[in-house]
Amino acid sequence: MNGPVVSPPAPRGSGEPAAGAIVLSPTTPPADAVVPPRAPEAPAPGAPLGSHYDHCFGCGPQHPQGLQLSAVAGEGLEVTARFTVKPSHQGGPGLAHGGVLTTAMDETLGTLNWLLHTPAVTGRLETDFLRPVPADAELYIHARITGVHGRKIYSAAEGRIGGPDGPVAIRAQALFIQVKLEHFTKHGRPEDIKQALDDADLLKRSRAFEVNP
Ligand SMILES: CCCCCCCCCC(=O)SCCNC(=O)CCNC(=O)[C@H](O)C(C)(C)COP(=O)(O)OP(=O)(O)OC[C@H]1O[C@@H](n2cnc3c(N)ncnc32)[C@H](O)[C@@H]1OP(=O)(O)O
Repeated sequence: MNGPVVSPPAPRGSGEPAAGAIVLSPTTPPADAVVPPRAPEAPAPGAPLGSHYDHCFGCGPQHPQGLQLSAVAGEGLEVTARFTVKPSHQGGPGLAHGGVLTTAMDETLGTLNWLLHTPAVTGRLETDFLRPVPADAELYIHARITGVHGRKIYSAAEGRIGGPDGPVAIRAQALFIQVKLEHFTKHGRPEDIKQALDDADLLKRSRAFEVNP
């Protein structure tokens, strides 16, 4: 994972950290963050988490060019996920685009919030790209919550090529912020909000819109 960020020298009286001071990344949980228990409503370990929205670029089954990533609840506050790099996900020839890989990490980290049974959105996401990922390869992602502090949910993930024992290609740390239903209904395009709320799949609807922060 990322080490502490050492700040550059700052001018006196600027309010910035002193020269040489160690400044933790905003995605690193503070010392008084807690790792809470799974929510009672959380899917059981081994349960597929499904898609929170059919048209999601990360997990939606109706998004033909999307990642169609599938995640499974792990033990504790952990999930695993898989996605196969499609030809349409290329950046360099024959290689996954870094933004697509970052999306896979974002999506997987986002699914962790179901284990806390709370909606949350990405506030900050940091990624390290360690190894190129070829088209057609499967990326296997393991993600875990590292701490909760008020509305802030800290998490980290690692993506490996081919399976759980494959070489590490990408690492990420994130800060998610808990939000209420209004975050989506206020900011989202009305026709899409209506379509999601009209979804006959009650489980999907409850996961997407009826969880209580
Ligand atoms: C139904 C479930 C759906 C799940 C979808 C999952 C999809 C995958 C995940 C995503 O990609 S979500 C889409 C990408 N993210 C966004 O669109 C979020 C856009 N940003 C916002 O809407 C707001 O900035 C945000 C809700 C994140 C925060 O606004 P708020 O007004 O609610 O809170 P505020 O700004 O007061 O911040 C709360 C705390 O978080 C901190 N914070 C917020 N953003 C931060 C940031 N970027 N870096 C560091 N700290 C941050 C902030 O400093 C503060 O700390 P303190 O409590 O200590 O004062």
